Amino acid sequence: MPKPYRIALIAHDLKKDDMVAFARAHEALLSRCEIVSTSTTGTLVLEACPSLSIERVKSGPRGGDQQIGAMIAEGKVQALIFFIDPLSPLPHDVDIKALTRLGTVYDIPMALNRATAEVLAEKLSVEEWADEASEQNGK
Ligand SMILES: O=C(CO)COP(=O)(O)O
Repeated sequence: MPKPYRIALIAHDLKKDDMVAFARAHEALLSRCEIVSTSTTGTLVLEACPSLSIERVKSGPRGGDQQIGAMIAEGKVQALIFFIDPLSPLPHDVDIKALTRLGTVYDIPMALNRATAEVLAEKLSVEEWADEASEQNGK
């Protein structure tokens, strides 16, 4: 895992419990990354995982998705974990589409549900383990 590795964590309201559970399960890994979050998601994750340091931008409907999209375009976010609610109409649907579009344009790992986020976390853990091993071997 290249350092600093900055991950964006975002969840819609009906998926926030899932995001909190994901963050709790991977707190050790996430604490070694820089985290950026939309406002409400970041606040809930921080309450559950006080060891994390989380930069919080605006709430999604107030421009937070666009702020994180801009970070992706500037190369400041290396992975997006965004638990989307596919069953509710949301007022900022265009912002959500713009954000996931930029994740595709800039070809960053982008997990839009818990199952994919678990695969990504596993991959990052293995990469980090490999980094540590090569550091210990002086490589
Ligand atoms: O709406 C969001 C993403 O589209 C998330 O915003 P909050 O984390 O502030 O709820």
